[in-house]
Amino acid sequence: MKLVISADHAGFPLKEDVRAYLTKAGHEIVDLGAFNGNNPDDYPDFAELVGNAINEGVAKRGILICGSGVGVCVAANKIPGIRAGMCHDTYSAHQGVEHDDMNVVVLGARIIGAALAYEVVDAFIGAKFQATEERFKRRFNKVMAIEAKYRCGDGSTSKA
Ligand SMILES: O=C(CO)[C@H](O)[C@H](O)[C@H](O)COP(=O)(O)O
Repeated sequence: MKLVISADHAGFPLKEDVRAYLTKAGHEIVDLGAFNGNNPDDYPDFAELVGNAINEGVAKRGILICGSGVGVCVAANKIPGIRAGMCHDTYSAHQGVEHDDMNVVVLGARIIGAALAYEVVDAFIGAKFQATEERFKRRFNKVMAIEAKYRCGDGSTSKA
């Protein structure tokens, strides 16, 4: 699978591990930075890079990593079309796709180690949205309706 990946300074070490793991497994990984962990950079910048890349069709799915996972998850979900979920277990990683069509999996590098992160991204990549299940489609459509209702002229979903 082709995926985009990005992380701030706190997520950088785990991003390097996950990128190497997925590349070795045969996936095509587009790395949007950070390219070192030495600068105290800002997680929203990387969330926006991944969101825009998905919306531009660079890849259908992405991986975002920061220290806790919270910051990039909150930021990515402000972008219309992005359905990001923070997953530190394999059940959430596949169910988030199967039930909710999650297109970005988020990891906290200060929360989980590389071995579990590999299992989480494998579960995410291996899952498919169960669009034939009426209840999942119905709920997905309600999420999309909320996004459309609060979408602003500048493309954001926040009216604040
Ligand atoms: O965890 C995060 C946000 O939820 C991000 O990694 C932040 O950048 C984190 O706050 C980094 O903290 P630091 O003290 O600036 O390294």
